[in-house]
Amino acid sequence: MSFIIAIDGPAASGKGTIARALARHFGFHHLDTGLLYRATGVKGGDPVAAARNLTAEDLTRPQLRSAEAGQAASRVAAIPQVREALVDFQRRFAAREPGAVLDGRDIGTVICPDAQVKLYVVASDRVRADRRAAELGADPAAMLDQLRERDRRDSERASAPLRPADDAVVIDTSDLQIDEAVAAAIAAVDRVRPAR
Ligand SMILES: Nc1ncnc2c1ncn2[C@@H]1O[C@H](COP(=O)(O)OP(=O)(O)OP(=O)(O)O)[C@@H](O)[C@H]1O
Ligand SMILES: Nc1ccn([C@@H]2O[C@H](COP(=O)(O)O)[C@@H](O)[C@H]2O)c(=O)n1
Repeated sequence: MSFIIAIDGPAASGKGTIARALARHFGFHHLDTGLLYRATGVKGGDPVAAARNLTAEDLTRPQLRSAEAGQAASRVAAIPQVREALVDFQRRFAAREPGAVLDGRDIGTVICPDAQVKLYVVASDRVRADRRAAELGADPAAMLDQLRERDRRDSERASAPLRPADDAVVIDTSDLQIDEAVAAAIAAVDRVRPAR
């Protein structure tokens, strides 16, 4: 049976950084599920049809990492039929051997509620905005507004809102260097999957 690590949390909290490092450390597959929503938002037209017909090429477009793509993603992500269209792909990915790390907003609550490890990664609003602004070369104050707007939309939507699973381990990366945050995540996994 595949070993699943589910990682959720608000925008720019460090989920993806931790997810990639865990996948490397444990030799697991990694899926950044936000990319599916970003690609759906960027594709344009009917979002439900866009989600149903995503191609590998859609997932590699350079503009997917932009702040605009993030906003577009969070709008289409509130549509229940869009979310439904993306469930099977994510669950099939999660079943890949020997294990998979998926990061997003609803992995521990909806996509993989039986994941062996669930992490909920947070950081203060200001730290997240500063990190994302530095990454994109954007204005930190404008980024703070954008992240808050996106978090609000993600948390308040009726379908699969952003929230920690009851059994998630919370990691606050506000005052952690990347290697410290990754070490905390590895320790959380090692508690349920002793080193082989
Ligand atoms: N502990 C940390 N210390 C300093 N910078 C960090 C830390 N963790 C992540 N970063 C940086 O912060 C930015 C956001 O991190 P990351 O992309 O991992 O967040 P995310 O939660 O996956 O974001 P999104 O929800 O938008 O996909 C990146 O530039 C990353 O390099
Ligand atoms: N499991 C997920 C993943 C993402 N979303 C939505 O996509 C937006 C972009 O995600 P990033 O992780 O790339 O920032 C995000 O704001 C969510 O609206 C989602 O709903 N569920």
